[in-house]
Amino acid sequence: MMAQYLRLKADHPETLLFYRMGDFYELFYGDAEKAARLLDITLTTRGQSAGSPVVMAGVPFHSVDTYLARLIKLGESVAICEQVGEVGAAKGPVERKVVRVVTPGTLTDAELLADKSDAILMAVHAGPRNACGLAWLSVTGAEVHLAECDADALEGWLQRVGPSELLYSAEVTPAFEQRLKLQREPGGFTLSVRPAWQFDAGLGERKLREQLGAASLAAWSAESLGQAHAAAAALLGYAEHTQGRTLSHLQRLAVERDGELIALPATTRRNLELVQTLRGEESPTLFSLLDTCMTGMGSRMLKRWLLAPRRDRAEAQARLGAIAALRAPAPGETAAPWKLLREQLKNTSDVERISARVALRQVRPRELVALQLALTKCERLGPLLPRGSPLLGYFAEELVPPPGCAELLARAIRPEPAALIREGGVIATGFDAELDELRAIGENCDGFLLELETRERALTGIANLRVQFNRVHGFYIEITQSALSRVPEHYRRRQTLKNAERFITPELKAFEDKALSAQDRALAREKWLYEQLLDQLQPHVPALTRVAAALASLDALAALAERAHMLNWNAPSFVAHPCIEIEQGRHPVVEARLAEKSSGAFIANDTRLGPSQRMQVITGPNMGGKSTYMRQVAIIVLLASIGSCVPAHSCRLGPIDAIHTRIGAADDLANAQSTFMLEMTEAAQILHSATAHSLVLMDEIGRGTSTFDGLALAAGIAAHLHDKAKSFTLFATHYFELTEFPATHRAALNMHVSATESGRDIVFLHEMQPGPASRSYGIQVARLAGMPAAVIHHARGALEALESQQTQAQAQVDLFAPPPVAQTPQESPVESALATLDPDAMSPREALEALYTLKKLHQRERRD
Ligand SMILES: Nc1ncnc2c1ncn2[C@@H]1O[C@H](COP(=O)(O)OP(=O)(O)OP(=O)(O)O)[C@@H](O)[C@H]1O
Repeated sequence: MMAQYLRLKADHPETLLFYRMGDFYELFYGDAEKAARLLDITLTTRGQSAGSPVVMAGVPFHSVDTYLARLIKLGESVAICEQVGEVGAAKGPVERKVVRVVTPGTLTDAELLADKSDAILMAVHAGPRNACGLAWLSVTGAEVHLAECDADALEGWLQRVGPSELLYSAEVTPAFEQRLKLQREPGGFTLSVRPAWQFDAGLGERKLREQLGAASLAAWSAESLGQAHAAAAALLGYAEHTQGRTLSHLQRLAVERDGELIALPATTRRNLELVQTLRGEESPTLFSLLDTCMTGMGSRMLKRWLLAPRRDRAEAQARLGAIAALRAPAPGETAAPWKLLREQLKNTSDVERISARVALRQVRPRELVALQLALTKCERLGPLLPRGSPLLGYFAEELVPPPGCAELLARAIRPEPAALIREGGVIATGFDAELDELRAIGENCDGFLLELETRERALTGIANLRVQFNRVHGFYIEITQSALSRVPEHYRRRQTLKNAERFITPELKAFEDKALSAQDRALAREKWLYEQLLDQLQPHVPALTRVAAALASLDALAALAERAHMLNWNAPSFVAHPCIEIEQGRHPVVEARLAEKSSGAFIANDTRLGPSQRMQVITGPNMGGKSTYMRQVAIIVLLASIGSCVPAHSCRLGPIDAIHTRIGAADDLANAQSTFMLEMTEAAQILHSATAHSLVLMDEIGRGTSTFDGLALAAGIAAHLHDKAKSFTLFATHYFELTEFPATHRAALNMHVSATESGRDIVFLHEMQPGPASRSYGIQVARLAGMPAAVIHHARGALEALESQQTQAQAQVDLFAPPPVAQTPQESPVESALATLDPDAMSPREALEALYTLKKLHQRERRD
């Protein structure tokens, strides 16, 4: 047996091997030690192999999911090895096989997957000349995604896609591997190294064509994406390796190109609290507010929309059209279509994941019942969809379930089947005559036993004689001590109890053999029928995945319609010229929180940004509402861009290519960056990428260093955004000096959040008003926060002193004057020579020669 184990283990050296032995999965040697440590299970030894004891640890098979979930969370992968042969069928150990490998990026079990998020498996290929190929998928989804990018943009892509597991070649450079490792923040993705030959562009292109059943990838304009093909080869190969079969349900391809999506860098997703709060919780976030979907697949679809807004407005416009149609009641109806639709979608199963599990032959009986119910519902959904929206029309066509599929399921599976096929009790009566017959033998048991009991009682005259059955001892006749003398000759003793004896007769034995074998045969027949059923379902998988996508999208659209209705949101409009015009905008999450706590109404504010007013310099007291205002603008822009209604009276939006945010900062201890360093890194990234179509939020930039440094940097950054990037910018600051900025910068204007004093206290009005704030109220806010009176008193005195000192000493510095022109240093001969080199195109010998030439040039330069 150990020889068999070692053979299987050799194929999965990096993976924990769960080796099935009866009712346990056992782990051996190093795997056992690791599992004992990670799962806190007992380590034992068993016999000897090659002269030393075999270290082992095991988990019961019925609770394997719990252990798998814990290991996957820790980033481990597990190969599940089952007994596939008949026990005792051949000499030696029963035949075993690794049936699937469970890894963080290839989860399929309902128990291991989060309902509302996808587990993404991604592969990256580092190609020549700084080009990277990317391919990713969700094993329970239906789509393969491809992209190519510059190595510099890789981090951005990884952050956006957010894989659970990333595959890369064993032959990438150490520097590249290091970059991937740096990206893997704690709790982020698992890195899995794959052999270099698996990243083969030709193989990838062929696999993709096979997967899509297409002669070429031209229809997706994906035929020349060689780097992405290489990544896809490794991706599909690994997905198949883990599932033990091809993924026939992956039948769609999406090619994502730089520049098609509105950039939402990781900082933006974090600062706007899109799917996670700043503390890492799931609520309250924009997504938790939006997501009233009725199904897990709807929630996942909505999350995908939220994190991937497109620059092109066609998709958003189509969704807005659908939402408008869903909000308008049909003539003669009082309820809006979204309401009726959601009532039907309630309790609909996760058709997307079930379809994938059908394709992977991992589907459980109860999931098939749920699938059948969902398919039957589809017929009722179509007529509920209002006309007039092309998108809804498209989904209505997609909603048609594969013909005969629901009927087949209804005929084949019992309405309340056992949880697992191995227990039997799954296939419906009437589906298979042979199974019915075998079952009948078992079911007639009771009648036969009763009849036998009556007969034997009459024959023996023992009134309390009982004929019974238990799993361990089979059938028996039980006779109490007092009646033992009357037991007939042909009774043979089976078991002795304290007060009774159990017997068997030849007749009962013959019946037992028949009944037990019928049970075994019925179970085997059921398993076979289930496999047949899975075969019959395979051709339906493509149609099922289309139905799933339509159901998920309708659920997401109905949720957006419901939110718009319940939260009083309005449809935005899109225009071709650059602008962000919002009337009476609100921050939806802050507004909801205020409503929850009944702590007053949210104060709506207008925003007007266009070519001649691109920047707002926002001042005002702490707690005044600056951050809330800035975030609300970004959230409204994002919501509009995904095709949702927005929390505003009206919103007119021009083209947008990115939403950048630099807001507050917590020390990034994990990456050993100081608050200030992080602030500057983020600001630098924004300045490098922001364009005239970007929305930029800058909240209190420069506060992480000394006042002068901070002020000078803030002024420089504001000038760059205004003069060079020309982005739409909301610039909140505590530096009053910056309120001078608009005087010299045409497209900037001062705004402030209003507050008034009431006695010694401050009252926040949260209204955005033109002009700079008159003062900062820091001490009043500190008083509100419960600062001891003595400290407040001290601070007031110190403030007065500082203010009078500053007025006397204020030098007339023009913060915004352009800096003196720095002399551009001339390129040295070494630098010129370096610039002409193309390392990718050089042989090792040429590289060495080039190195000698550079060295010579350098020596000459030093001499001169
Ligand atoms: N428009 C508004 N209507 C009602 N309440 C608001 C509004 N804006 C903000 N608030 C309330 O004020 C609180 C503080 O707002 P916010 O954090 O935006 O202030 P801030 O000016 O950015 O403060 P700081 O400068 O200290 O960061 C919010 O948590 C919210 O409860």
